[in-house]
Amino acid sequence: MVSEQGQSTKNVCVIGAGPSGLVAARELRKEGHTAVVLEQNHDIGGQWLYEPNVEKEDPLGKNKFLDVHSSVYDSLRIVSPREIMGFTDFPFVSKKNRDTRRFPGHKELWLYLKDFCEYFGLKEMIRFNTRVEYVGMLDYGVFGKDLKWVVKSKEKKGEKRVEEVFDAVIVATGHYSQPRLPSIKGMDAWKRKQIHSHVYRVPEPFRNEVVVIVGNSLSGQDISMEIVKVAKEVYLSAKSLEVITEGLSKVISKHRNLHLYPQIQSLHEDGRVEFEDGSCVIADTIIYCTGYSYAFPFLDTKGIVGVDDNRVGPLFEHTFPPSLAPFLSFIGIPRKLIGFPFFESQAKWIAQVLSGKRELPSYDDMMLSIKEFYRSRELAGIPVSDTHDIANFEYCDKYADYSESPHLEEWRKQLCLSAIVNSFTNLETYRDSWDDGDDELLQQALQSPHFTQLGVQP
Ligand SMILES: Cc1cc2nc3c(=O)[nH]c(=O)nc-3n(C[C@H](O)[C@H](O)[C@H](O)COP(=O)(O)OP(=O)(O)OC[C@H]3O[C@@H](n4cnc5c(N)ncnc54)[C@H](O)[C@@H]3O)c2cc1C
Repeated sequence: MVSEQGQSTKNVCVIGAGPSGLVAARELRKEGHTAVVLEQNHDIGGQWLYEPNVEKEDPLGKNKFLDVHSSVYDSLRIVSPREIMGFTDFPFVSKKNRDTRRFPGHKELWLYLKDFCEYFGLKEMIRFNTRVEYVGMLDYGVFGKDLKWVVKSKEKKGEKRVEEVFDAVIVATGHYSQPRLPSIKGMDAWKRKQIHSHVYRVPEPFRNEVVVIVGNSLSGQDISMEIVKVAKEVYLSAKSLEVITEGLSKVISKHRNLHLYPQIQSLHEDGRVEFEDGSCVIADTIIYCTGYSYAFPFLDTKGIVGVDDNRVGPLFEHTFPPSLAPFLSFIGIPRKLIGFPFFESQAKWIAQVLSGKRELPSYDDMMLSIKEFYRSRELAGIPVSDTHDIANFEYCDKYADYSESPHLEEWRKQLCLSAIVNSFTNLETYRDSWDDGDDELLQQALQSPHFTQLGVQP
């Protein structure tokens, strides 16, 4: 189809109504496309739609399609100040009678997304309780020519199935749901409780227990800090004992029953957990805070796009598989970037490429760029499994350039860095005690056009 402005408009299916899918819907509509968002849950929000009932979920998340999407636990508060989180034209301001903290709890972010959805009238574009079970190619032409997509979905609780055809599909299904588990000798034989942090919600079930927590990244630290208040003993098993932050060291020295241990060597039927240094404890529960895997159980690209050692590829700029571009794309694959504004730039870029406003490089150039990226990561000693870990603001700016959008504001970058540094030194308190030096940054933020001139106030 061609719009009145002479642009090509497409019939697009967006999978997922989390932050990425919502902003994709908005940008597609802005660009003149027809879009439908298919969402398996009863409401918007993705990870931020808290689900306290996890009883039906496999505790280690081994099922192909998970029952529960959100991995958010009850006490979770965001890790960066709210000022940097919002979409570029919709600031995440604090509202009366809501959680006004600078690092609010998860519900506040969900409410922000609800406000976003309502303000931009996105709800009518979303079909809820609809799980996508299959996405495949109808006609596979050369370099995407004449390519169409078949999308098969099923009512989550009913039996109704729908099959539809789209010009393009955008995958916005997130990647913090499918547990990533280590391979430990004796894991299957260990008969006590083993769960992944995906199903951790509250500390109470672990009262008076001896708990081993595997992994000391964000979730491992957060969960240790709250379980230690009710458990008998907590053993935090870290990959490396050398790279422990000052903040975590302070927490460990404060709690008599929190101990830092090396990696687990083996698990034994009698409940013993043996660590790499030869020490042993008898534990009641093991909680794996070992991260998540990229998984697209619905996607059939005849082997063109795959996940190998947690690398999704080949994807040009983590977004377009060259031979299917622009008719298949992914939003939100990179990790460790300032999320929402980044999803927004990606969504703008995809919508504009689909309408023909922007051009992608040739297939050969995209493939070359991917190979060069892989090579540079290899030379830097970055493991394949960390392919999408991009802790680099320039990356956000690059995506903004692709859609000719403004770069991330300097105050956003500085506030983000400042929060990271604070969390390294004051893990338990950084969300509530903001350094004086940061107040200045904050003033810059609040006086920036993002907060003052855009006129869009939630
Ligand atoms: C514990 C935890 C803490 C976090 N803390 C922060 C933080 O402080 N700050 C931050 O910026 N980010 C944080 N994140 C990252 C968070 O994932 C992102 O903020 C954001 O939610 C990603 O948005 P998304 O839309 O890409 O994916 P998601 O939010 O995961 O949304 C994906 C959507 O796709 C839907 N879906 C999946 N499969 C299907 C299917 N087959 N059919 C139909 N629908 C489907 C899901 O139901 C969901 O609604 C955290 C994540 C976790 C797990």
